[in-house]
Amino acid sequence: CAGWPFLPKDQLIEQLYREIAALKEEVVNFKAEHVRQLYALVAGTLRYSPVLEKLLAGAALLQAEKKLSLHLAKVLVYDLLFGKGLKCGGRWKALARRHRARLEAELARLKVRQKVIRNEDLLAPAQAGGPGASQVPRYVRINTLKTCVDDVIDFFKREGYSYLGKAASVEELRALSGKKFLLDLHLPELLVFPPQTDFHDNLLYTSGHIILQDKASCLPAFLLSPAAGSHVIDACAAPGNKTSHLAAILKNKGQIFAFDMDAKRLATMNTMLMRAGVTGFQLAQQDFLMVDPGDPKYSKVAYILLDPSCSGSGMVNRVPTAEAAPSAERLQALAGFQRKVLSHALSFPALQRLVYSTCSLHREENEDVVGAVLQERGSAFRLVHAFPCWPCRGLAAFPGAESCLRASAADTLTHGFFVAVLERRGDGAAASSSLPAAADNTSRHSEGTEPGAAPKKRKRKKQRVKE
Ligand SMILES: C[S@@+](CC[C@H](N)C(=O)[O-])C[C@H]1O[C@@H](n2cnc3c(N)ncnc32)[C@H](O)[C@@H]1O
Repeated sequence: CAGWPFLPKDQLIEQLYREIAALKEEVVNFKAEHVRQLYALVAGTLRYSPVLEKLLAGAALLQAEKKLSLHLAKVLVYDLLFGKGLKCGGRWKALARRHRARLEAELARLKVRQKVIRNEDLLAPAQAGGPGASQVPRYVRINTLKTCVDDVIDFFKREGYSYLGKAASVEELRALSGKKFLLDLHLPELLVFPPQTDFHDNLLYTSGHIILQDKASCLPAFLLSPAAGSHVIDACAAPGNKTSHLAAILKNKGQIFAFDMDAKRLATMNTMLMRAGVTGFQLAQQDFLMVDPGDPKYSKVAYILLDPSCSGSGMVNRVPTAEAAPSAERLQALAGFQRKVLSHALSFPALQRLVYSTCSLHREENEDVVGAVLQERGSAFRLVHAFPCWPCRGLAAFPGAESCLRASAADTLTHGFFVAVLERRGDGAAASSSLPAAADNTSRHSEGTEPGAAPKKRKRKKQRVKE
């Protein structure tokens, strides 16, 4: 389309509608400006689809413009009334402009009928992105490989934002509005801005000084907390936000082995890691299940971050599709894979600590996976009661499952997320004293639990992880 060079031909739009569900938040991390614009345009059109259908019917647009397809009409009207105000050009812009007054009048009538003032209020909760979606703040992780917290705070102050200091409660984050920002109350290198703040064109983002990453997705690397110099596996790594977080915690000292099956996502990841200044990593396009734990290359791997494919049902800004409610068969297949990959990860001989995470809300992919694998592994590993101050805990799927962490838009103002921290039992267990302050905070209050066993108090050992 003239003026919309990124918009494919009309017949592809329908296919895009179907495929958009696969585009998660990382899509916005792609360098290509057009991919971001396309995502925003199609995702916005989908959100407003039921409203757009009413407007099109009310204005009789398709009857007046016989050559206009329903899908393209929705995109045009979305951009005209709810988007950026028709960035396209050529005949489509002329067409939309011809009908502008009628469409605006229809929109006003619809608002009166539904007794609402804001466009957003025309959306049913599911189209608004699920409960709480519009409340999730913009989280900004400071990439300590390139900069520091104070410098980034100063930068945003110079950009006209007011810094309100460290938040004391989730309520404070919820109340954030306008050009104000806070330091997060749980995570030390995380800034919090009001929802919908967009920094994708900000210099700090394009230069890799900040990473736009949801707070819940910062938990896995933070809780794994590998000591500088360690060998770490990121088993399902692309597009790499957690890998770059791990590298920052390692201060680029040590070795990260990162695996993913998807070549395109790995290519994006490579670009992102370079931009973030990550060194000391090896990326492999490989099925992690085929990685040999007995390979001497991995003999020093003491930490594994496992963030496998999941239903994604916790993603609050994802486009509502059937995938938001996966079928029982799909859940079973996902859970089967997750159990297999977790069990495989626990078979690395020098492994001391593992973090398992998903962005799923389903117990089948979360507590049930962890419970089943712990049971299968006998007493070799225990579940750590990580981050005791975290307000939202695991569902009571087995005794001690509350040691896991959960996150949600309603409770933690984040995407829906699940995290479990597992540690090897016995003398070889990861010594808390070898962990940086962040994880030390976690394990100081930790108690081991396993399915079927009562939580036990753990003695802190003054033992270093052998590396
Ligand atoms: C939830 S995403 C990981 C997100 C990533 N940890 C991050 O924070 O950017 C899951 C990834 O697992 C990859 N994957 C799925 N099965 C895999 C397997 N058997 N081995 C390695 N990677 C796999 C997918 O390609 C996908 O990129």
